[in-house]
Amino acid sequence: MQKKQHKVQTLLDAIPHIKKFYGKTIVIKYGGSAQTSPELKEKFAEDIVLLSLVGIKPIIVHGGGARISELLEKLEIKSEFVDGHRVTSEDTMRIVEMVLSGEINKNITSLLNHHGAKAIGISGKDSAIIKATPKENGKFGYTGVITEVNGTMINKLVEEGFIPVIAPIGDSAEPNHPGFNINADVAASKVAQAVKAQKVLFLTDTVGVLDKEGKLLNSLDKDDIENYKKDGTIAGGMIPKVDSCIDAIYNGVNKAHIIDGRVEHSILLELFTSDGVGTQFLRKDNPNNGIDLEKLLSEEN
Ligand SMILES: Nc1ncnc2c1ncn2[C@@H]1O[C@H](COP(=O)(O)OP(=O)(O)O)[C@@H](O)[C@H]1O
Ligand SMILES: CC(=O)N[C@@H](CCC(=O)OP(=O)(O)O)C(=O)O
Repeated sequence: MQKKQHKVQTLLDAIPHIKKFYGKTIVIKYGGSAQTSPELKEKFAEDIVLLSLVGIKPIIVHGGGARISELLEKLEIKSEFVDGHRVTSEDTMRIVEMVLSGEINKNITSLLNHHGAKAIGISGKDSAIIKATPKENGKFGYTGVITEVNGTMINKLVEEGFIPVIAPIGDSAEPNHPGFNINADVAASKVAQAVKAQKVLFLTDTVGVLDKEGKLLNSLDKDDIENYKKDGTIAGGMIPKVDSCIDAIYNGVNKAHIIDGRVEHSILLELFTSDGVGTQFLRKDNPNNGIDLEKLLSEEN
């Protein structure tokens, strides 16, 4: 009986938060390192379907770096990263596309559909929704930088009731080009900006951004992360993630969060509880003078 009452209370507590996000678009970056067990994937799908059912519009941008590296190792192709971004040779690009657009994109799409969603799997090449050019004049091979995201097209899918599941492959303006490998964190941030999302959530394999002592950093802005990058506190795969969070909040997205994808229902915990989870990225200067409007509104409700 007590357990049931607790469940009802949890639902009641979530209502103001659900109201706050009703009709809003949330971009969720589903990192490769959060796609570990079948059970976690099921919980992820349940959360996404629940968001749709309560009138929130989710868009998924997925990674799969670990799976790419695993396959490259089997093929005896070396993986090389610079500041968390993969250097992509022509052979690597073939594997990247096979893994991201083929295997992972279709697995996530099918999983969501089996849970009752209307998910549609696409890559940045489809309808050229993500246009890209070579990163630093080709220094990184087929690793790309995004020049444009067709947010109108993605929003059309959303308005039709679809959940877009997007693989971070960039389209080239050149014919017969293999396309570009885009870091999924960067793709998620640019997609969030283009569709004018309310929030972007990055699901990964840590509780959030940690300091040198391993303590969770609850809230970060631009200056903080520059210092942490300089002294090596933030390194490897966390670099594109924090850069993407900052890029998002300085380009129209209200908030960005890095949350633990290894914890069941972490998306719901972040969106539907007052304290949230993980590390939040919020502009301290403006627009809200460091006031967390979302938190304030939910407390008022
Ligand atoms: N300051 C930090 N706090 C937390 N994780 C960090 C930090 N610096 C580097 N990392 C590393 O970044 C990893 C997450 O990035 P990555 O492996 O690319 O994940 P994803 O596949 O979700 O994009 C963590 O597992 C951790 O090893
Ligand atoms: C250029 C670049 O770094 N591309 C990434 C794309 C996949 C990715 O970002 O996956 P995660 O989010 O799981 O790390 C890569 O090749 O690994």
